[in-house]
Amino acid sequence: MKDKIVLVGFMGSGKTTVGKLLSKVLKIPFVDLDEEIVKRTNMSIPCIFEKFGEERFREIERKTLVEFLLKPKNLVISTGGGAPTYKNNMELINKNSVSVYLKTDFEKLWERISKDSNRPLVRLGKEKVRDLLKRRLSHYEKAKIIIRTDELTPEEVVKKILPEVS
Ligand SMILES: Nc1ncnc2c1ncn2[C@@H]1O[C@H](COP(=O)(O)OP(=O)(O)O)[C@@H](O)[C@H]1O
Ligand SMILES: O=C(O)C1=C[C@@H](OP(=O)(O)O)[C@@H](O)[C@H](O)C1
Ligand SMILES: [Mg+2]
Repeated sequence: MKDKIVLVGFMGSGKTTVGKLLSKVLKIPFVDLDEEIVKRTNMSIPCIFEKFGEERFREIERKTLVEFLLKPKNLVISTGGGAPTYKNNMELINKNSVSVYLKTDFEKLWERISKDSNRPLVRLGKEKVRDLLKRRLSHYEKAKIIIRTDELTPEEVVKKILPEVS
């Protein structure tokens, strides 16, 4: 396994959950960009959005993403759902890793995220979040590997990814 693996996809698609499992199976370190940002700022994601706004969050997210993409070591990186859509982040991801898009049906995503207060964008409401996904699809679909995750457990998603990255 020569490259970093970067998981992309909408909120609730399983990037954090699957990323952790995948890193364990591959025995390489795991980085969750959101968790990294919370650690560095000592603030929750909703708090960053509230205090500094989404643009500032995207800049912090981009800086953290680039730092880990350029590290000279194998990593599994789980991005936040908006990372691939900001500036040329998706191009950088594809240049420096094997990108994997966890593609999931919106209704299933909404079921998973709608009650989770840790995602500020959920407050936009179901129809606006559905539109957000539609607007982002073209970015996610630039990933080198696309895995349909509907009806799969996180473990089954990992099993689908492994042959594609080995
Ligand atoms: N394949 C899956 N099947 C069922 N539930 C899942 C699956 N992947 C993730 N989940 C659940 O969905 C929620 C969001 O998962 P998470 O890994 O945080 O997604 P993301 O990081 O893409 O936002 C969590 O409660 C997680 O347990
Ligand atoms: O889709 C987005 O813009 C976001 C997704 C979140 O990460 P997850 O995709 O892990 O929920 C987090 O980065 C923030 O709430 C913004
Ligand atoms: Mg996540």
